[in-house]
Amino acid sequence: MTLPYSPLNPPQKALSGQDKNSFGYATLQSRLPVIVSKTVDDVYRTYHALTDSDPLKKEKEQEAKKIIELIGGLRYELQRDKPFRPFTDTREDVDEWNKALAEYYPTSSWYKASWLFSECYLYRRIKEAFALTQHWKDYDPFFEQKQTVFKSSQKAVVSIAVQLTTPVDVKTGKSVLDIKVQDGPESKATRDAFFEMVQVSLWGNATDLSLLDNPDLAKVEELQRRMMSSSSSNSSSAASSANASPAVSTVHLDQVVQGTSEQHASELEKHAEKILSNDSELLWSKVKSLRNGRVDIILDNAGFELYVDLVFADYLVRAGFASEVVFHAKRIPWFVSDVMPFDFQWTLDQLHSPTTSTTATSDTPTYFFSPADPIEQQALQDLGKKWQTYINNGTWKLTSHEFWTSCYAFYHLPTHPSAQDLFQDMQQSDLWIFKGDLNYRKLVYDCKWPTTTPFSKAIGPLGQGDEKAEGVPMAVSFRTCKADVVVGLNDGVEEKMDKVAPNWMVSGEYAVISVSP
Ligand SMILES: O=P(O)(O)OC[C@H]1O[C@](O)(CO)[C@@H](O)[C@@H]1O
Repeated sequence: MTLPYSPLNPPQKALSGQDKNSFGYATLQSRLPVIVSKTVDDVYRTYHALTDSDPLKKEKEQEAKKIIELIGGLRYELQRDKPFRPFTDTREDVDEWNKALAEYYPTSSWYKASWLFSECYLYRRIKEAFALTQHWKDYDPFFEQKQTVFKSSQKAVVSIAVQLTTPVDVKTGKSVLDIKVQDGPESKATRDAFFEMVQVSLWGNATDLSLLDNPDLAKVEELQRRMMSSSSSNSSSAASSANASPAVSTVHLDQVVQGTSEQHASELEKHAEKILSNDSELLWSKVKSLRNGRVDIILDNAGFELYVDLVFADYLVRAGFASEVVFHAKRIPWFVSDVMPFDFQWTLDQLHSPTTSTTATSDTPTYFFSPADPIEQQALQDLGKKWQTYINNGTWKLTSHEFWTSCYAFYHLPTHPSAQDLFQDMQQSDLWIFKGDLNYRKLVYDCKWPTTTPFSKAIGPLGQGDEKAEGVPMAVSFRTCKADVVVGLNDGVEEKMDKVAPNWMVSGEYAVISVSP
């Protein structure tokens, strides 16, 4: 099958910085320069912190200065709308990128090209500055930010860990989640847990570093508190009961399992109202039919979002729906907070491995998260170990591919020569879950679709109809809206939203769960 579409010939008019009223324009104009400046700051701080004991200090400093110069130049090019130039490093994706530049944008520039291309090009150019060095070529200038925001997520992280691991049933030692799924895939409790898990994974996408230029950590925490309240309202009772006595007989399991408290229900409803198109019933009809299936999750952000994605994957495994979950990460630092393989392993390590071991002066190891309650610390460690076991025994697999950091929309996944190995492997899967805003933009080719366009039409070869490529399973997107494209809405929703929340498409406060069967 030859695809009629290309970056120069998208299925609809592409979003572009040419439109001064667009979020793309605002991003190029104000958000990306800030991100670039913060990258420079990070390198500056890091090389200034090098110690004299480092034998390579001089060389590293020189290379750091070069990086700063290159990234400074990049900011200048972006702000003056200078033409794109080819890449000069030797990463394995260089030829693909340069081919795409020559073919689609030989004389174009930041505001003239599609927003999607310009933004991907920017992150690849940041990578180039590091790739040209010897000592910084694997350095992630966004790692510190990812780490800080994850740390600020402690409350929500702990409260979820308790539900997943702390024993609340004295006889069996089962956790809240184990109890929810214990009656098998057909049970109401398993079903209810599914809808909760979907919301947790969805709203995890709201705390995104590239959108939060200057993340206010208190706000991040508040956001998580609000969005997690649907899942955590029961966890404190589980934790405190477990705390009070190992014989947790005071926990009302029916309440825990069914989550029927009024507060819980109204929190769920409040969140559900913000999901402007919600195909989660359709997703459930697929998931409930799976037994030991394979689910692929195309990851978005590290930190808290990754954590809740792992929670969802853990649910799929414990409920018996999946015996294999394949996580797709990015190979280069991408859109600030995207998950790289290092971030994935780092996250598991922070849950279960001490950051310091015992020493002569202290016999208590310290951990990344430091809840005061030992039961909560135990829950984190148990969860981290469980997840590490999933990795060790192959239940969870982590992979990465250059295609995810190419300039291409996902329409090209089935046919682009550079993606053939990836596509063939993904065809073995029963379900593809795409997390987050950028993945959504790439699914719909980042075009100005009418908002009532069906999702399965807007995703072209990954959707339904004549264009659908062979072997594509159900494709799902969990996305909080952070760009001015959205599809799958009912008639009148766009008009209503324009009135009640003029920024609704880009604020990250609204969401869609879109499914293509
Ligand atoms: O992390 P996400 O959800 O993919 O969001 C990436 C963000 O970056 C952008 O691409 C703009 O910089 C937005 O579309 C979105 O807000």
